[in-house]
Amino acid sequence: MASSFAAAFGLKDEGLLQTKGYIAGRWRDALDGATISVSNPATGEEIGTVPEMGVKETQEAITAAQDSFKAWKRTTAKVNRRVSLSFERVLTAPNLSIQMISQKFWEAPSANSVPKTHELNLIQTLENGKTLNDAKAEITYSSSFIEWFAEEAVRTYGETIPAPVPGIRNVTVMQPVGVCAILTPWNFPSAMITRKLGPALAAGCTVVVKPPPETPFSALALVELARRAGFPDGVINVVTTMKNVGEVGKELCENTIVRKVTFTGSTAVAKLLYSMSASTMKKISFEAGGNSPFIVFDDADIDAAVEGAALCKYRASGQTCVCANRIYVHSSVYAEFASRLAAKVATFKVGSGLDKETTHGPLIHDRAIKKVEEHVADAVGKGAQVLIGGSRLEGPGSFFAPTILSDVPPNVRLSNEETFGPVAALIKFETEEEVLKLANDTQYGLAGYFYSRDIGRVWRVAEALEVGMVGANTGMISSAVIPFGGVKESGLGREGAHGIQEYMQTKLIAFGGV
Ligand SMILES: NC(=O)c1ccc[n+]([C@@H]2O[C@H](COP(=O)([O-])OP(=O)(O)OC[C@H]3O[C@@H](n4cnc5c(N)ncnc54)[C@H](O)[C@@H]3O)[C@@H](O)[C@H]2O)c1
Ligand SMILES: O=CCCC(=O)O
Repeated sequence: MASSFAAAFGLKDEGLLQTKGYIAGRWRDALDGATISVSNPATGEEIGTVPEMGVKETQEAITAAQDSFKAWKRTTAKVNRRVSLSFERVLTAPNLSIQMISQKFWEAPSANSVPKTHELNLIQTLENGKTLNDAKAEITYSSSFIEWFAEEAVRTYGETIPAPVPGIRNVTVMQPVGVCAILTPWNFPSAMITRKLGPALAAGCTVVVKPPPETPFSALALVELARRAGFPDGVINVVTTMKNVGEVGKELCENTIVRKVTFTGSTAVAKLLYSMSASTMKKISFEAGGNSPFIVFDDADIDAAVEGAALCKYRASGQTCVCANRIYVHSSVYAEFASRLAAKVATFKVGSGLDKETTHGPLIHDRAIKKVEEHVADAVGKGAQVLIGGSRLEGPGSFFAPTILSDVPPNVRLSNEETFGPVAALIKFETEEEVLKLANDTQYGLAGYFYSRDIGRVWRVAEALEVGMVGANTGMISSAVIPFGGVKESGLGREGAHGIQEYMQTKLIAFGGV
């Protein structure tokens, strides 16, 4: 099945298109044979199926992770680093490049319409919809987490701590936390997994991954590459599920073998998993939703602010947790900023991610379109004007026109809820004090951005924004090396940078009688 499926999509390396879950080193169907249909958001057509697994398969995966933990936790940091670096190499290896075609991927490649790309990019574009360029950027981003944490594996140092009394020596050692449950969203099908998998494996943990039902193939391809890189059977397990997600999630949070739950996704699901994880006092890290403010002050470099807003707002068609959701512009530069942003947005080309002309792909599904429509209708009903776009694009697939709403009043739904779509809401302000109050008036606290050339203001505003990450004169903050995460209801813990600590426990060993 996997092989004919891969051939249908023009994948030379057929092993990368896996259509089963992965438990204890074996590709597995659901016990009852049930499947989940996965479709291409650009066409609405099914691209394949994966198993609809349940509690029993989840328990098997947890047991496999527990069994393999016994040996994996004792692997030396040096060997661990080597295996992780092999994983990074197979993720970026040039021999994985393929000839693929734009638009009609089922036809034979033709010489002049064939960009060279990586098979993982193609899988991601097919199931998520993002453009091949964005998919390529994501695979690079994805592998950067594996590389970063491979290097961290050899630096998980303990401490010696001077004792307050004679005869005692205090030493700490860092130990892997144990079996980790990894639950991730569809918007970055690969990078949101490796951001967790990298530190977990490097720390010596073993894992059960529960990928999103919308984009399971990227997750399964990652696992296949990890297997080839040399991770032993049972170290990485994958349970695919959709309808059974409630009971699978409960099992992952309540099973006593699992010692850590790490989740990226919406705040609503984060809260549910948080409460379920409390019963067994698990270590947790949650990267949840956002509603980022983006502020353009009167002293801003407007060219830079327009570029920053276009990138920050419309990256992945507005479907990132750190996308600007509310754009506050000082009244004195409002008209100029709005018209220049509109000119920039008018150059966007919306379409299939496989088309090399496309700059912005579809939204993930119709539910996503519906939410964006509701936010636009709510803002327009309260007095906002549609400067550009404003509606769904007719035809197959779930496309929404890149949109700018001007004169948006502060009391609209998108001020408090994550839109997760290509809608820039422009809100006028007069003073720094007023805009900070508006920017912080939300339960979210993931990222915040602003443009100003006044060094005093830059410090003041950066310190005053109630968020985990600030972009001061930049609309792009993400990389493997930053402490990624939010405050308030946007999350708990940090990924990237010092993120390996999230997968380790500090143990004190006090030596007496010295
Ligand atoms: N803070 C971050 O780093 C970050 C990064 C990417 C995405 N996100 C957020 O993710 C959201 C979009 O992704 P999504 O729609 O996939 O989010 P989601 O919360 O619906 O799903 C995330 C994951 O949780 C699973 N899930 C859903 N219900 C569950 C349940 N009852 N029990 C266990 N698991 C369950 C899903 O299948 C998926 O694997 C947005 O809110 C976005 O801001 C946050
Ligand atoms: O969607 C959220 C993650 C995006 C990022 O890591 O930049």
